[in-house]
Amino acid sequence: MEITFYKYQGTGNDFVMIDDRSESFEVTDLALISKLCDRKFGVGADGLILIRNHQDYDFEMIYFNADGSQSMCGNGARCAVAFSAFLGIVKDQTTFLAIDGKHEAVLENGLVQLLMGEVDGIESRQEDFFVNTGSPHHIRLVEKVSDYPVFAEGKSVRYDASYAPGGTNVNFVEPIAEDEIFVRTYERGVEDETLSCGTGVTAAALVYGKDQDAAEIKINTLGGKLSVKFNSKPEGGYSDIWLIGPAEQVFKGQIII
Ligand SMILES: N[C@@H](CCC[C@H](N)C(=O)O)C(=O)O
Repeated sequence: MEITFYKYQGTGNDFVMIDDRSESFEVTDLALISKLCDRKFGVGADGLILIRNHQDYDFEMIYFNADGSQSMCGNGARCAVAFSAFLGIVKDQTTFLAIDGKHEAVLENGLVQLLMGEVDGIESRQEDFFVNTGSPHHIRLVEKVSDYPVFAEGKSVRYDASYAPGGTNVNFVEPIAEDEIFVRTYERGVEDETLSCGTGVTAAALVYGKDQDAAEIKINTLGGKLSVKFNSKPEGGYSDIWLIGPAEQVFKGQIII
């Protein structure tokens, strides 16, 4: 059996992308998903995304981490929007469904702007913070993030008993300017540092800009630049949270099973 796949990357967060409007991909085959994402034995990717039809939305994005677990993926969603435009399912704007609910997106000037779900608030955890942006994110502000032991510290926080059993993603954030940060992320489900994490940089931007009414934070990651815009709600929490950045198709191939 052969499955046509495409490979997409969004600031270096990379995904195997499959047009599964026929619903022929076996979503319970987690061994296949993790094999396809394996960088030695498969295509290699941080995650795998299926695009399916949905009666109430332009499409549904079904996202799997490299280990087969599921959560919301911000960069993956931006890539899924670009892929859906490539397939002719959408044009320059869309409303689609992901695991955390409805999202809107706009394609403009080569960038995908993704409306994230509203965030209720930011939890303080001693010196650090926790935010759920569709996926769970621990945020730690650090100096000199380029020298920070992201893998070792990230893994330790990811498996901290206080986050059991689901665990958390872990982001290390260096302030660069009043409206700019550098973010490095240890991702659960990949169990490694990735070059960029969309839900993670969104959480980091909320923590960094939390005291501003309306903010736009520029984000640097190892894989490129993103930006996050949001409004602080007077009653608490955050709305109109937009994650903005590039999403690129890098190749096409056939998976042979
Ligand atoms: N890379 C993603 C986040 C993917 C989900 C995460 N690993 C989790 O399991 O929570 C992004 O761009 O948001």
